[in-house]
Amino acid sequence: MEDLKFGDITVPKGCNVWTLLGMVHQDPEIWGPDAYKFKPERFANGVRAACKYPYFYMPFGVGPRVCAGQHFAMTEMKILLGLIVKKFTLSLSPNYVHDPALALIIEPKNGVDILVRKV
Ligand code: HEM
Repeated sequence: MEDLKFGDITVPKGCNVWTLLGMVHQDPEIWGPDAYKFKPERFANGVRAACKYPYFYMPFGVGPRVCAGQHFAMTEMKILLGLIVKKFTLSLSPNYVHDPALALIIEPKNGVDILVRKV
């Protein structure tokens, strides 16, 4: 809405500023040297234990336009995952190639083949 000085950076009026969340979520400075690894267990003790600055973790955005469905989405995923692991064991197919690609969100470029076995 108006010219802005942010440190050494001048942001002219009318300019859109975007945060590259994909970069923030994989910054070794914040997540440690294994930042690029798919390691869900890093969240075992919560976001605070997983990274240096918890407010840098924003999978659902932040502020007044934060995702309206975030609690619904998390609850739905937990219920669904619970129902699935009750009946099946899941393991990663040897065909899987780790190649995260940044689209709107970070997505597996070649998909994820999962081996599903009945418990
Ligand atoms: C894992 C699932 C989801 C992820 C990662 C996600 C992520 C996001 C992100 C990053 C934003 C933008 C926030 C911003 O601008 O700062 C957003 C916005 C939004 N999301 Fe989600 N979302 C998910 C599921 C859902 C679901 C299930 C719903 C509805 C049932 C939903 C409804 C919305 C709405 C309405 C907005 C726009 C909020 C606004 O602009 O005021 N989302 N979401």
